This record gives sequence, C-alpha cells and structure tokens, in this order.
Amino acid sequence: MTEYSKGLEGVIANESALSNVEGKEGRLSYLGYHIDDLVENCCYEEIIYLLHRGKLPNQAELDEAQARLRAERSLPEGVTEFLRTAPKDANPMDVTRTAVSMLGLYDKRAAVGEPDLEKDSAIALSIVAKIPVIVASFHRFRQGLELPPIREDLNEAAHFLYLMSGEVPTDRAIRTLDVALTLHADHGMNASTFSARVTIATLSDMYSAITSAIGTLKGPLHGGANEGVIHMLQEIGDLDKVDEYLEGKIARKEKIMGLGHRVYKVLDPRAPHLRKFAVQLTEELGEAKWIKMSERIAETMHQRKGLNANVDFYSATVYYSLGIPTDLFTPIFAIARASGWTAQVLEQLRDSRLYRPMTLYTGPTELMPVPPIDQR
Ligand SMILES: CC(=O)SCCNC(=O)CCNC(=O)[C@H](O)C(C)(C)COP(=O)(O)OP(=O)(O)OC[C@H]1O[C@@H](n2cnc3c(N)ncnc32)[C@H](O)[C@@H]1OP(=O)(O)O
Ligand SMILES: O=C([O-])CC(=O)C(=O)O
Repeated sequence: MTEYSKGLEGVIANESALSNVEGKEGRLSYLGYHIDDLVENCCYEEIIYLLHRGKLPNQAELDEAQARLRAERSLPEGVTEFLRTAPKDANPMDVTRTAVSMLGLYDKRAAVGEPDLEKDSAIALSIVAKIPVIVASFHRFRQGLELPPIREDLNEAAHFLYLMSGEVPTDRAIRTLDVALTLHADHGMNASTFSARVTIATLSDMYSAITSAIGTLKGPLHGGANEGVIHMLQEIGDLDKVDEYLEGKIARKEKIMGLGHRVYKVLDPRAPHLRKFAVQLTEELGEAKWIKMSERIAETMHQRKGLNANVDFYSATVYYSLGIPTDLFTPIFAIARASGWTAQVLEQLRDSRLYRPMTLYTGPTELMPVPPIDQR
C-alpha cells in the first residue's frame, strides 16, 4: 500500500491541463499562459472561455460566448423567493451554497446519469453566470432593497458591482474586480476544487459538485481567510499595535489569516497584483493605514516564521476599498472560482475514476463481543 500523507500533502490525485501551480518558483499559469500576461491582456470572460474551452477566444468567439453567458443571468423565481426570505443575518456563503443547490431543482437537465459534456458545459456556463446574481440578490434583499434590472450590456465584474449598488461602477472599480476574478479563477487541486471533483466522480451532477465546492471554500483555512484578514486588521486598528498583536499570536501559536500556503513556499504570484491595487485604492481613499498594517504584518511574519502572503491577504483590502461588505469577500471568491470549479468538473467527466482513498485505521483490531445495553 502507498504511504500515508496527512492532508494528502504531495499526493497527486488526478491529471489536469487547466492550471499549473509551481510552488517553488511561485508561478501560476492557466493552460500555458502566465497569469501576469493574462491579467495584462485579457478580461475575466476570456478566462472563463479559456478554462471551459481550452483556448483563448478570438473576438467573434468572445462576443458569442459573452452573449451566451449574459443571457443566463436570470434566476428561477423559486431561487429568488428563497433569497428574499432567507434570514437577513444568514452567512452569505451558506445562502450561496443553498441557492446553487436549489438551481439544480429547477434544471431538468441536471439528472444524475451518463455524463453528457454538451449538457454539462451549458450547465457550467449557467452556474458561472448565476452565482454573482445570487450573491448580489441576497445582499440587496437583506437590506430591504429590490434587485436592479438584470442587464446584458455589462461584463461580469461591472454587472456584479452594478447589481450590488444599483449604479454602473467606475472603470477603475470594474478593472480592479475583473483582475481579482481572473486571479482567483483556478488553482490546481485546492480543497474546494478537490471537493467538486470527488463529488462529480461518483457521477453525481454539476450542481451537487459546485455545492460541495462552495461549502469547502467557506472555511477560514481556504477562501474564508480573506474575511479573517479584515477582521484582524480591524482588531489591530493601528500600525503602532501590529508588533504587539503579532507577538501575542506567535506566543500562542495562533495562525495569521492570509499567510502561508500548502504549495507556495515563496510569495503567491497573485499577491503582488492585488497588493498593487490595494496600495492605489487605499491611498486614494485616504485609508493607507490598512495597507501599511498589512505590509508590517507580512514583513514581520516573513522574517519571524518564513511565511508569505497568499491570495487572500491583499484581496481583503482590495474588496474593502471597493466598499464591499466583509461577509461578501468569500462569496466573491466563489464567483470567480466557479469558472475553475466547473472547468475542472468537465475535465473530470472527460476521464473519470471514482475517488476512494484509504484510511490508516487506528481503532481496536481485537474484535470484542457487543455487551447487552444494560451492561455497558
Ligand atoms: C485561497 C487559499 O486557500 S490560500 C490559504 C488561505 N488560508 C489562510 O490564509 C489561513 C492561514 N494559513 C494556514 O492556515 C496555512 O498556511 C495553510 C492551511 C494555508 C497551509 O497550511 P499547511 O500546509 O497545512 O501547513 P500547516 O497548517 O501544517 O502549517 C505548518 C506550520 O506553519 C505554521 N503556519 C502556517 N500558516 C501559518 C499562518 N498563517 N500563521 C502562523 N503560522 C502558520 C503552522 O502553525 C505550522 O507550524 P508548526 O510546524 O510549528 O506547527
Ligand atoms: O491552492 C490552494 O491550496 C489554495 C489556493 O491558493 C487557492 O485555492 O486559490
């Protein structure tokens, strides 16, 4: 039997041509394109196309794909009703997870059975288009507001921000979110993607796989860390208090959110992009203290513990600066990662085998008779 690896560290679980996470080099590429080049030259819809179709679109292909994606934005009435009546103080990740699961109830194509890639590609696109509308709808309804009319003339980043505020956002805000979505789109065999692949490999359905993934992303060791970063910055409150805060954390062996990574042992290549936006946005807002505190935390923890910032560290300040409520940071991660999850599910379906690892059994090996209940 193979060796035991706690947390499956270093274990190769499947093959994928989608994203290449090079931990030692601190490099990330999607289908052979470096993320720096993709950020520079592409919009998020091109990334969706790249992940789903395996190539970058030309203009005509992009136009057609955008039209298809944007036509999928409306939610079934039953899902809207759920979002309207969900408890206003519910965790938006729980609401998003439940709403995505509900989408499956209204999609007759979703039945479990033999994989049909054409059908599943159409469902994938629909899920990617609908998650931003789910997140924005819940946010509007919990404030007692209506959702502005769905539009088809705005790209994914612009449309989400428009639904949230009711106003078409600035070019700067659109570009910032567009880059964040691109950077979060896919990332090898991260925990939530693994969940999605485990679920679909039983030949379950796309909605079930994405529901599993959302539940997995929520945790603070994964996508939930971005919310933890802002809570930490707010708790510290001031640059002068960073050192004392970190000393306490180090002494108590507590984790700092947004630092460390299972694969990257150098800086996460997504972090510098987000840091750049965080610096610009906080300076413009006259709130540079957030980025100064972040820099101090990152430098100190690098010197003291050899830890580096991961994608969640600066994305938190970026979203905060865009005026997005903290409890929507992880749902925004889900909005972006939906493109990677669905692409990975389609890839799994093309050449699938059930995931069924072993456990290292540590219980009794001597079998005992079951005593009657009154003698236990
Ligand atoms: C999108 C993403 O999912 S990126 C990751 C987002 N998650 C976070 O930012 C949460 C904070 N970070 C962490 O918890 C971890 O770095 C993980 C879960 C991301 C990766 O961790 P693993 O590879 O499992 O490493 P593990 O948690 O075993 O930590 C190894 C050592 O580094 C320490 N360490 C790792 N990350 C941190 C951190 N953020 N703060 C302080 N210490 C840390 C651990 O305490 C442990 O120390 P020890 O050996 O003295 O016990
Ligand atoms: O790859 C991981 O383990 C976590 C991560 O950075 C991501 O999902 O983006």
